[in-house]
Amino acid sequence: MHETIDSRHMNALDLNCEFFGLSRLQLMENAGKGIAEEILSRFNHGRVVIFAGTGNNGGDAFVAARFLKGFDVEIVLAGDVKSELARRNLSILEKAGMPVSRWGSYEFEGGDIIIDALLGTGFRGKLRGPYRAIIHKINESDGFKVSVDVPSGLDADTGEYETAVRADLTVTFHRAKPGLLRAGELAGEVVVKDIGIPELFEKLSGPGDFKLAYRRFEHAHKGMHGRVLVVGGSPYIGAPVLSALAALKAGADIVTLAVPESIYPQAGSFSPELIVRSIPGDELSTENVSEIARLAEKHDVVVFGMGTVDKGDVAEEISERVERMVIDAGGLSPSIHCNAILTPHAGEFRRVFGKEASEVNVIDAAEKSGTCIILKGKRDIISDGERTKYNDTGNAGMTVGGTGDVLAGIAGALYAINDDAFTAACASAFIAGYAGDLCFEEKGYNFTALDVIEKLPHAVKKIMELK
Ligand SMILES: NC(=O)C1=CN([C@@H]2O[C@H](COP(=O)(O)OP(=O)(O)OC[C@H]3O[C@@H](n4cnc5c(N)ncnc54)[C@H](O)[C@@H]3O)[C@@H](O)[C@H]2O)[C@@H](O)CC1
Ligand SMILES: [K+]
Repeated sequence: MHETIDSRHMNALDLNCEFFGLSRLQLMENAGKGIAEEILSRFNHGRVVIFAGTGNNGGDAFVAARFLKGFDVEIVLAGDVKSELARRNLSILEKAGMPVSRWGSYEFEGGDIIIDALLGTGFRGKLRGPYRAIIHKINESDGFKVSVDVPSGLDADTGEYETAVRADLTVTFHRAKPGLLRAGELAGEVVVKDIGIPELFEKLSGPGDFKLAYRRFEHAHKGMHGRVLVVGGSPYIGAPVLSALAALKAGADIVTLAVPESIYPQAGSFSPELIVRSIPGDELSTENVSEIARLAEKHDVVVFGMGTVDKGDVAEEISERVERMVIDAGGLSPSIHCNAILTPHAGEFRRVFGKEASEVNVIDAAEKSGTCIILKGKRDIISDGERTKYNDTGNAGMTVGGTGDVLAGIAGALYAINDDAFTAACASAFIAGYAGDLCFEEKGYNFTALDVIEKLPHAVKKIMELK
C-alpha cells in the first residue's frame, strides 16, 4: 500500500521546501523529468499529445516535453496558462519550436501517447470550461494515456469524480494522493516519483505548518479567533503576563489573565489590552480549581503554569474539568487528563518525566501521557506519540527569560482555533522562533521576550503572505 499525502499537506510541504531553499521550479523540473522517464522506459518513439491545463499540473508536462527526444510532441492548451512557473516552462517550449495550439482551434487526430496534464491537486468543484469535452475526447482515443499526478477530473483527496480521464498510467509525485487509492482502475498503474524532497523536510516545521493552523474569518464575530484563559503567576508576575500578551498578538480575540490576588495589582497594571481576574490566595492551589474551571467555560483553552513553582497537582485537577490545556513551567505534570500541549525545556522534561530529554523519550512520554509535547531547545522536538516534527526557527537570542512564556501563549492562541494539538504545536514552535529571527534581523542578539511579542503580528503577516 502506498503512503499518501493529501493536497493540504502537499501544499504545506511545498511551501516549506521553498522556505528551506528548494524552489518549486526545481520540484517541477524533477516532476516533469519523472514523467518523461516513465514514458521512455515504455516507448522509444511515437506521437505525443500533451493536454495542459492552466496550473502547475500543466507545467510538469511542459518540462516532460523537453526530455522526450525522438518523439513528435505537440501541446494543446485548455486555456490561458495562469501559473507563472508553468508559463515559464511553456515559453521554453515555444522558443524551442514545439507546436503549441489552443483547444477550440485544434483538430485532435489521436496520438500514440496522450499526456493528461489538465488538472492536478488544484482541481476543485465541478469541471468548468472545455475540460469535460477534452476529457471525453481523451477517453475516446486509443493512445496510451499518462495522467500527471492524478487523472484529471478526479478529486485528489476524496477520489470522487463525475467525468475523469481513464488513465493507463498515473505518474504521481513524492507520495500517492489519497484519491488515487480510492479511484480503483481509473488511475491505471500508479507510479510514485521521487522529486528530490529530502526526508528531513517532511519532519521540519515551516510556514506551511503555520498556514495549516492559522485562520482569519472574513465575517467574524468576537471570539471566533479564539478565547484563551491564561492562569499563572506567583511567585513570578511577568511570566503569565507575557503569555497573555503573546496569545493576543498571535491572533486570539479574547485573552483573560487570572492570577493570585497577591500579584493581581501589578499584573493588572501591565496592559490595558488584557482582562485580568484575581484568584483568592497568595499562590494557586487546588482550592482554586472550581473557580478556574468556571472561568474556563467561556474560553477555548486554558494556558497554565507560567510563573508558578510545583503546581502539577493543580494542573492535574484542572485537566479533569476542562477540555484543552497548554501547560508550562510549574504546571507541568505527567498525569494530565484532557487534551493538552506540554511545553517543557530539557530540565523540566527530566524533572517531570524522570528521563533524559531525547527524541525517543519525548515520543514515549507523549504517548504514555496522551499529550502533545514541545520539547524546547535549539531544535524543538514536537510529538504526540504518533507524529513527530522538529522546529529549527529561533536563535541564540531566545535564551533570554520569558521566551518560553511567549511560546505557551502562542500555543494557547493556536490551540484555541485547532482541534488537533499537534498541528497547533508545530505552528506555534515555528512562529515563535520566526518572530525571534525577525528580532535578530533588526536588533542582533540583545532582544527581549517583549520584543518577540511585538514582532509576532509581523511574523504572522509575512508568513501568511507567502504563496
Ligand atoms: N505541490 C507540489 O509540491 C508540487 C506540485 N506539482 C504539480 O502541481 C499540481 C498542482 O498545481 P496547481 O495548484 O497549480 O493546480 P492544478 O494545476 O491542478 O489546477 C489549477 C488550475 O485549474 C483551475 N481549476 C481548478 N478547478 C477547476 C475546475 N473545477 N474547472 C476548471 N478549472 C479548474 C484553476 O483555476 C487553476 O488555474 C500538482 O497536481 C502537480 O502536478 C509538481 O510541480 C511538483 C510539486
Ligand atoms: K492530471
